[in-house]
Amino acid sequence: MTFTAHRARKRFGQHWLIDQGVLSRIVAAAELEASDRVLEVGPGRGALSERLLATSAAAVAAVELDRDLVLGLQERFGDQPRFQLTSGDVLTVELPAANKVVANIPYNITGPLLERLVGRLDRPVAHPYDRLVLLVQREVGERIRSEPGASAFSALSVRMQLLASCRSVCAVPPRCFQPPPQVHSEVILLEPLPVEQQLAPQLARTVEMLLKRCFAARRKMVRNTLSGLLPEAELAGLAEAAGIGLQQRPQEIAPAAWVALAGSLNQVIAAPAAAPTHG
Ligand SMILES: C[S@@+](CC[C@H](N)C(=O)[O-])C[C@H]1O[C@@H](n2cnc3c(N)ncnc32)[C@H](O)[C@@H]1O
Repeated sequence: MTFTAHRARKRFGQHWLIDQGVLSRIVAAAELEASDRVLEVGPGRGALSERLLATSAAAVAAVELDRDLVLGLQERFGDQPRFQLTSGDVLTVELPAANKVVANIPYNITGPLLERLVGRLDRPVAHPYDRLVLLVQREVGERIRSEPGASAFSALSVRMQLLASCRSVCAVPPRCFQPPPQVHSEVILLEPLPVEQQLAPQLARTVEMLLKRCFAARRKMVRNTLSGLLPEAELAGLAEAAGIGLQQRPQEIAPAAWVALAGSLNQVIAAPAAAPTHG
């Protein structure tokens, strides 16, 4: 099937990016050099692939789920040795080797895709990418990069900001796509932390436990959601040392403070109870 005969499929989240200015912003944010190998998720009809191939990058390795588009992409770029195409689901295929990711992603797989490409606090990726430039739904972009105190600040903000430096590249309104989606979008830039700066596994597990407990009831004070972990006076002491007040709500607490609290909780929990003294 040629691209002209192909109708955009909703179930694959197909919205073609047609705004040349946004395509340029995405490619510029990737800062591609001759040594870079780019993973492109969902090349679609190849608008972004073409722009990536026009850079000096060593390779553009694309993964596309829609078999009809795979045929069209082979026709369009098959004669370019720097273009490598994998047909399949990006969530399950063996990912081609790459050090950067550039993608206008299908919004319906945002969560699992971020988990696969950036990892989870308690399951970080073994070889983090140097950078990821992703076109995501605006609300997701806001949640990823927002700061403590903002209404969009969530457990996702804490998790992502402990895994990567996160910032916005540009806003992308629906008219930049064909067909236009119902929602606004945003290009975000993620620069994952190197392995040596990732949280140690036990610390990561405790941060996860705290986030799950506290953000499950995001309007409650952490005094209530954390009660039961330790006697309140002891908890207040640890929280204060971490820069947290027990009257705070979870969305007011910075990523570093969650880590500090998790670290001291681990110490208290791991410390053997003081031996009784005999007179
Ligand atoms: C929003 S479109 C972007 C297309 C193109 N990159 C562009 O900017 O015009 C998302 C693309 O991801 C593909 N896709 C959807 N789910 C996928 C999956 N699980 N694995 C790989 N590709 C997928 C769709 O077929 C579509 O081509």
